[in-house]
Amino acid sequence: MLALDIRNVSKKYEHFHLKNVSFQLEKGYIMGFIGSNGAGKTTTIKSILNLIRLDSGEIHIMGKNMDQHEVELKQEIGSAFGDINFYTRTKVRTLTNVIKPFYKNWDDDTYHKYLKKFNLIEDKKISELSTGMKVKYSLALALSHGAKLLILDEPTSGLDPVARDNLLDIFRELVQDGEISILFSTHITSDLEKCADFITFMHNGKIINSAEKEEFVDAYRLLSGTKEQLNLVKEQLISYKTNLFGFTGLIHTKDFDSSQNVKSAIPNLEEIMIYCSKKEDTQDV
Ligand SMILES: Nc1ncnc2c1ncn2[C@@H]1O[C@H](COP(=O)(O)OP(=O)(O)OP(=O)(O)O)[C@@H](O)[C@H]1O
Repeated sequence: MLALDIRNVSKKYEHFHLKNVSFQLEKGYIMGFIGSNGAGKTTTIKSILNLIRLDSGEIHIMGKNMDQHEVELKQEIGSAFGDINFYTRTKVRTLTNVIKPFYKNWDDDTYHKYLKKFNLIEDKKISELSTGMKVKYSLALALSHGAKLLILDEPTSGLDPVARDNLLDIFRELVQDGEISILFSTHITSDLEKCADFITFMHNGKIINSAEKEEFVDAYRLLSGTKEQLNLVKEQLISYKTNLFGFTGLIHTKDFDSSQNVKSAIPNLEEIMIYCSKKEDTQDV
């Protein structure tokens, strides 16, 4: 079953166009959503949550159209934004009491279980929570109302490596029994190497690729070699950079001819992002 099915979503702002965005997330998995600044990740996330009006396209969550079942589906969705700063002088307990009546499946036992697990103290003011604690508080709220789809916008940004690792472990634990699915955007691609099952890569408002992580990476090879070798492969490269000794460039695995004896390696997500973005930027000029 699909937890999330985004079909041909478009949204035009004065200087930005989200163009026919489509991708799917299977129930019980984690999808990492990557792309450079201004790629359109937050706009896509806001579209999913119905926080902005779409020009065209459809969002289906757990098989139901978000437009037609928004009230019901909002019970199933939990969201967190890395830079949340709401009701800063309010205590955790007070904010929870404001939020919980909106959720018919709210469970106090689950809420207290997660407060304990995440070491959150109800007497603290929101402003006294660290960035990581704020994300954990959002997660505790989402899980207490039985959210099955977590949509998280840069939840790990601003966290130190230990706190990040801890949060990634929590994400893996949450999807373990196959009921909860997570979509999270990030610039920290190493987080995704650790914890994502699927990767969706967006650039300039378009989806460049969305696939299972190993398949996503395997579709590319990173080539390096001399300037003479560059001439052999230049036409097939997605983009490349030259240096004193020669070049490094990215190629689609299907276009790579190993008989040319050019050194090749499996790229990491960051390299894929950099070289694919470079190509798109060149083409868009
Ligand atoms: N309400 C709005 N009105 C006009 N333009 C907007 C609005 N919201 C976002 N944009 C523009 O849409 C583009 C995409 O922004 P978005 O926040 O979706 O990118 P992002 O991929 O989340 O970037 P980042 O990684 O920096 O958070 C940007 O150029 C931004 O200025």
